[in-house]
Amino acid sequence: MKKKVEGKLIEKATQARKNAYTPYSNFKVGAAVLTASGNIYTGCNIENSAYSVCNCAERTAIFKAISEGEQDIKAVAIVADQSKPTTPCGSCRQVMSEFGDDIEVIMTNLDGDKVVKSIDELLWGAFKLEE
Ligand SMILES: O=c1ccn([C@H]2C[C@H](O)[C@@H](CO)O2)c(=O)[nH]1
Ligand SMILES: [Zn+2]
Repeated sequence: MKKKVEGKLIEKATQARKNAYTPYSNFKVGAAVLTASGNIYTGCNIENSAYSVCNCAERTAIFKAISEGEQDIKAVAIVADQSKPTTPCGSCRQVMSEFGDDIEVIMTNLDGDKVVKSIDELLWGAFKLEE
């Protein structure tokens, strides 16, 4: 990943974080997805008084890309305000693994700390139906 593109993704995720709807946890997350065509889709977490239907920032961004017809994801950036870079939950890892073979997951915090891992490292051996 080129540093310039990575920086842009982190910047977009940081912007999207401001739209997070989090009256229950008060924990805001932003995400940005880079697709094979070079487009960027952003997302924030969206909570609900029925907690189980809360949606993570990562899945908001991925579902926006899919619904616009882009199914080949190259990278996902995540931003939140934690002492260490924020990592995606298990559900988001599973959803990521559906839409890219070699997705780069860029985990960051507002202090600029950063860890980059492939989705295969984060969800080794993700279940796939044999073709
Ligand atoms: O990677 C993460 C981790 C958590 N959350 C959201 C879900 C919930 O709204 C809040 C607290 O878990 O943060 C995300 O959006 N992404
Ligand atoms: Zn998640």
